[in-house]
Amino acid sequence: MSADVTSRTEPQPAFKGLPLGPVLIIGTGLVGASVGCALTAIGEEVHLRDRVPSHARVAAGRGAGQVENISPDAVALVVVAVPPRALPGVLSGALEEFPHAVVTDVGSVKQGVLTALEANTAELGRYVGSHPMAGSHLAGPITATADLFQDRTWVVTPHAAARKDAVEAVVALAEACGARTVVMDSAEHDLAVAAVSHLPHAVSAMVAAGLENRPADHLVLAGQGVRDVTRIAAGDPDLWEQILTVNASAVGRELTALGQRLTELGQRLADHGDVRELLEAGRRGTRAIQGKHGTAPIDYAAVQIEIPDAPGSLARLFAHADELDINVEDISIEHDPVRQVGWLKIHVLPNRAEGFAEAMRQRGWLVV
Ligand SMILES: NC(=O)c1ccc[n+]([C@@H]2O[C@H](COP(=O)([O-])OP(=O)(O)OC[C@H]3O[C@@H](n4cnc5c(N)ncnc54)[C@H](O)[C@@H]3O)[C@@H](O)[C@H]2O)c1
Ligand SMILES: O=C(O)C(=O)C[C@]1(C(=O)O)C=C[C@@H](O)C=C1
Repeated sequence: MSADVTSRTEPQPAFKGLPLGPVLIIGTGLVGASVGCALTAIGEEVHLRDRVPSHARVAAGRGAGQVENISPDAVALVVVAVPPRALPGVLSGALEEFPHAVVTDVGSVKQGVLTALEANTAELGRYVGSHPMAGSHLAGPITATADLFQDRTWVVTPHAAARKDAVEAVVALAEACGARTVVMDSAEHDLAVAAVSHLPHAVSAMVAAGLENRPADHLVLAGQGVRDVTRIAAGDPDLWEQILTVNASAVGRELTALGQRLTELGQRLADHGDVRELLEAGRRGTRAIQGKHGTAPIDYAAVQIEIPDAPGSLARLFAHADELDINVEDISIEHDPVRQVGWLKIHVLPNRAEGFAEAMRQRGWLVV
């Protein structure tokens, strides 16, 4: 790690350094097009390029920028958002084609890309890797949104030869997209995401794989628990095959450790041993995760409200929450399998929950 690479987790000041661009985004799927939408929304000039031209056109249609070419000399920042195995080639091509640009990528694994570039690229000072910790199980430009990175963590991974202004430009990019930056070296980043992103995906996929051949009368009992655990398993297997393979050794270590915990649980169940101790450790793990905006974890209180499956219900409910000056910290929704209603869980500060529930009842909502 170079001397000035430090972990920054405190809130960052609002981005003030417009314009960042002209910006060129290469790879206009979910992440690339979302970056384009976020930057275009604040007035940046954004150009879009994709191996599949229709993806760039769809991204442009969603407000991510323009497909018209730009002179290579004019490009100030290139954001590469292609799948992990394509990154080294596209990045070294971009460093060559755009001689004055800072070049970054948003790939989910960082060290292998840097190692490949170090071997093949003479001028690495203008490259600084990064990784927004926000995404979805959906793919492609049609799923892009301007607020994907709002209040989320965006890791910036400088290396020893990175130019200071290049690091600053990538931090500015993340902040312009509404994210909170954490600066970390690539190898450490890969260890961290193996635990907090890649292992969860692998586990989610393997739990979901076990559902495939279950009888339908078992699956009809599926409630929010199994949906929460398996949501990310719906992610694109082509993308995740690359992410897991490129970070295979760190993910492998996490899988081994998880396997030991699962074996221990199975053993204790068989021996009528202390299972609660392992579940307590699990609960402590959920509380170890930082809260929104990188703050200490808060145990929000959930107020559960029935909403009719009808147009305008959600908008009406949020309008009432707004009238009551309730800050909605998080929401989740569960659909009633039988009736045409949903159950919306609104997470609020614990000291506001009771008053909020009562005031919503008075406005005619069914609150549990
Ligand atoms: N999906 C997520 O949740 C998420 C979150 C953070 C970072 N990432 C990373 O962002 C990158 C993009 O992921 P995504 O989810 O946007 O995928 P995506 O499939 O939605 O988009 C990828 C785009 O790259 C294009 N592409 C592929 N190879 C190309 C090439 N050689 N040149 C130009 N374009 C090319 C594809 O046509 C596609 O439009 C990946 O490296 C991924 O690891 C993904
Ligand atoms: O929200 C999701 O669906 C995600 O899986 C996003 C997620 C993550 O693990 O947090 C997935 C992979 C990316 O590299 C970054 C973000």
